[in-house]
Amino acid sequence: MATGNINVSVENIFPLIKKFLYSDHEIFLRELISNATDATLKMNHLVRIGEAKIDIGKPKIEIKIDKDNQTLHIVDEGVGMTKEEVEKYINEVAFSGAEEFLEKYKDSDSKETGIIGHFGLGFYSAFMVANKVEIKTKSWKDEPAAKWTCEGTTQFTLEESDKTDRGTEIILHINDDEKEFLEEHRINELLVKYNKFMPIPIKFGTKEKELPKPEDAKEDEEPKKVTVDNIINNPDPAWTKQPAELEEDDYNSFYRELYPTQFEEPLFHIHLNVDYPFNLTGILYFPKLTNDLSIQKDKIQLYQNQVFVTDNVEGIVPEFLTMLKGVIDSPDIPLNVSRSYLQADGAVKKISSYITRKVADKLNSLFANNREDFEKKWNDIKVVIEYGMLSEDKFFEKAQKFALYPTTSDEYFTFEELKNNITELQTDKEGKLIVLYASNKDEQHSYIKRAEAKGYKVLLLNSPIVSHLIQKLEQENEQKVSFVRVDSDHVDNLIKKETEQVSKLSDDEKETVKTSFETVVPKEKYTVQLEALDSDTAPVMITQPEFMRRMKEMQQTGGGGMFGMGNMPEMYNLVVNTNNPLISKILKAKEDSKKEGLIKQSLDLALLSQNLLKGEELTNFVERSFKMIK
Ligand SMILES: Nc1ncnc2c1ncn2[C@@H]1O[C@H](COP(=O)(O)OP(=O)(O)OP(=O)(O)O)[C@@H](O)[C@H]1O
Repeated sequence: MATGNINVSVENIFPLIKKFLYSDHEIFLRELISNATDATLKMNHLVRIGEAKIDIGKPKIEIKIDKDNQTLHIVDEGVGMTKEEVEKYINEVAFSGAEEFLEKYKDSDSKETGIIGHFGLGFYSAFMVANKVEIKTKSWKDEPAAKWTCEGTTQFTLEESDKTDRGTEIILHINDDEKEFLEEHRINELLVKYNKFMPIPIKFGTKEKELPKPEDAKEDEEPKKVTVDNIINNPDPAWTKQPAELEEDDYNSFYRELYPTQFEEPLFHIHLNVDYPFNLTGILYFPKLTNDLSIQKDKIQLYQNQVFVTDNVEGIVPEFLTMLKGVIDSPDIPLNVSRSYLQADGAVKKISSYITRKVADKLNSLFANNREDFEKKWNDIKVVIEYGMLSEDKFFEKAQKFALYPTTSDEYFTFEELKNNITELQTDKEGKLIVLYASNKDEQHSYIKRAEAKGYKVLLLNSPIVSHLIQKLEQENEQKVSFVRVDSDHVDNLIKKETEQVSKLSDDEKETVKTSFETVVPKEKYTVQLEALDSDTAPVMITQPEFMRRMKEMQQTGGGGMFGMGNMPEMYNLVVNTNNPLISKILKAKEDSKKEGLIKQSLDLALLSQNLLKGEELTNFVERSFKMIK
């Protein structure tokens, strides 16, 4: 048996890099521009610390397409490389010059340089789109320029070059089947996607710029035009600045820069800025949200040192905040790992809880500083907050201070305020606090009115996840609080008090009424329930028990509830008020047909008051009613 070391050499991994390093071929440009940026930042750094005593001016990076020669050029004015450096940094794949640079200058603030490369493989992504790559490079040091050429094999040539100006030019001879990368619009699209906020100006062609008209210019005089560099990026995006340097307007215009097709202003922003124990900057915006949660996700852009990485921040930003917009920039997020690993990563966990905390703090200060304004915005932001309260316990705790519970008459309470306000009237005989709520002001109108007439407060809770939130609030309050929807029972039964109304009907009579109703109304849909209510209260009402309805809703919005509930048929209670004179009339009606007519009519009226009478039943009701008044 033979043993030995498997030799992972350039030869073995080169074809792999070419094929599989990045599934997305387009990222080659991002990688090469990142290298050019690093080289320029290194140059700036060497000048800043006095190691290079040269005038570098304002270095930029240029991208050029040469259609005739089928080449794409990436030109920088960075540190460049000597022949030895090309040998070392380019030929030794997976040896990262960036890493070495950071190591060498670690005592001189090199973290501040914002260098991007880590893995020493980025350059080779060029071979995903090019069959031949040339590097022409001249180091800032006084040494001859070098030219490296490679045709995608392990063979390369390295010679002296006639390049005279400092920096590096990468020339890609684009493959026949990657010709799209010779199209101006395609390159422009990539530059906007990945490089829009990179720290060194990137030139892509030129553009015409109108000069301001001179004071004495005639009305119809055409403004003079000059040709200027077309710089595709904003090297100083708002998130790289200190909050103190920025006005509200700056945040709003940066929002428009991020989402040029979005016309609505954001509601407010949160500036993230932390450098210990991890590095993270960014600006998050609360957009106006609608109830359709799915379409609003994935709007946060993730950057690393101003290079766009992805707009899928799953695992990095807590789920409930993926509905926000904005940018996050952190060099500390390991992106070369799977998403599930990412979620288990310590640094990422810290980042995620930092973001949660910052969002909670901001909401709290908005609430504390201008409650009126916060109340106005509540409808637009509640989904995020309620979703956060459900999914993150820490956020739930913090949200106690600013989560609002609006009533149907537009009062806004915190939960604590609500409890204090309703304790007196809405405590039931068992000492439980009953919080009444409605989900739709129009559909539940009559129930809301009846509850309000008793002095009860009715909350208006209409976000899609409200049934889950209610469940959570009940749990957190150790079942001393119960949420009951106004239409889940007759108003006298919503909050059960000691006093019970006496029924005008005897037990036998009640039994007769019950049987009469049960023979007329479909059993599978209604449970007949006799109640002794006020005589001027409606004779017949339709209610849907809180428990059944909530379980069904929870099932529909995912999670919670009992298995299968969502598919159960609708079940209602048919509350018959034995004290209403109409019920006595039904009881005393001699003919069965008359009895049946009265029962049907009152059932339909009850259904109608809740907008539940539809189709054939509605047609029959209208016909029957016309007959009655003929
Ligand atoms: N435009 C350039 N100017 C100067 N040096 C460069 C340039 N491009 C590449 N290099 C050198 O080659 C090295 C290897 O580049 P490569 O892109 O493969 O890796 P990296 O940038 O270190 O890491 P990453 O894989 O994360 O991009 C760089 O670290 C740098 O030293």
